[in-house]
Amino acid sequence: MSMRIESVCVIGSGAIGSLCAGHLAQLADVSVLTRRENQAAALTEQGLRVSGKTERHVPIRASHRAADLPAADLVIVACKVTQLREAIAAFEGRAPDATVLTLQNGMGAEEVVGEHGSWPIVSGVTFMSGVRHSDVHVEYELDTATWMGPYHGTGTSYEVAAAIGELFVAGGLRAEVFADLRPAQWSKLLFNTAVNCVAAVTDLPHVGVFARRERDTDLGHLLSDLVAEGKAVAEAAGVELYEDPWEMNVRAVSVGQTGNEAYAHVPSMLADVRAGQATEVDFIAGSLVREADRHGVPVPLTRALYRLVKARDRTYDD
Ligand SMILES: NC(=O)C1=CN([C@@H]2O[C@H](COP(=O)(O)OP(=O)(O)OC[C@H]3O[C@@H](n4cnc5c(N)ncnc54)[C@H](OP(=O)(O)O)[C@@H]3O)[C@@H](O)[C@H]2O)C=CC1
Ligand SMILES: CC(C)(CO)C(=O)C(=O)O
Repeated sequence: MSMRIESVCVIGSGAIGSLCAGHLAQLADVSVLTRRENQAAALTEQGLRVSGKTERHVPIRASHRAADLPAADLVIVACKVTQLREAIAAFEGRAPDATVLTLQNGMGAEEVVGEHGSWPIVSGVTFMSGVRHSDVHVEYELDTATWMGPYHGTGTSYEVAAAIGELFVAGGLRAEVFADLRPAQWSKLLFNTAVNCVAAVTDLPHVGVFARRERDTDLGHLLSDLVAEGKAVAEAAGVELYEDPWEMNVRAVSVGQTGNEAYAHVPSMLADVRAGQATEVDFIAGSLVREADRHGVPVPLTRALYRLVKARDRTYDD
């Protein structure tokens, strides 16, 4: 069944949520659920600015209380997966006719959403990147696609995912829609396990050294070895990857320039480490390690990296 999308509610106005809200506001009635009252007030007063790959300045209806926001045809959950349970719980019993789009890296966001409502779910995984300059200003860095597809656990149709993809494209974002998202989701899972976790432990933004393999000591060797472990897990799980995660890594460090500045995206996991907040590692490297164990595939490098990021997480969790 096709879907008319006239209203959108974005949960979480961070980097990705602001990029979605800023682009879709020209096409639909967009509202934003924030965590903090002061961010909602700033968005309401000043609107939302997008700079970089596109330039936008749009008025936005925002609140930190779900009850203040109108029902929506589409709810985009754009907080971190670690924040998802609390964020979506505020929506329980609300927007009964909405479709929910998840955009979290890693695996498992759909299950968390499904615990709080019977909404049809479209799974998404995004390769665009943004950096938040303030509560009302996001820079659009990497203008690559968001991949999306129906989450089969909720009987969502392909047409519903296609309607969301069309909305993204009409709003100036890139999107690709799949009948089965798994091959794309796994490509991104392997990419994020390698790139985000290495960034989190080295404190390096995603720059050229992640793809350099000239000298034996170059970091690119570690990234390609991690990707090779991930590919063995994907094969054992019967997943044929949509894109080669190593090529995704090479492309991201070479095409991501905004204006004349060199691309130096701080991966979302490094942003969490720098902010002293829990990372999404359990849903990214953790998911891959659990899959590896299920299929009896050895992943010593991925496991070591997972433990290193967990050790960092525990410095503020325990
Ligand atoms: N950043 C990027 O470039 C990319 C991110 N991703 C993925 O996208 C997802 C979102 O990441 P990103 O945009 O970086 O995250 P951010 O940390 O930038 O933004 C998350 C936002 O969610 C808000 N939030 C937290 N809890 C709640 C709540 N209960 N109700 C409403 N809002 C809430 C936060 O509020 P507050 O500001 O108050 O903390 C914050 O504004 C992650 O899964 C990430 O892995 C994927 C590709 C690229
Ligand atoms: C932008 C990108 C693709 C780079 O690592 C990402 O997924 C993230 O920051 O989490």
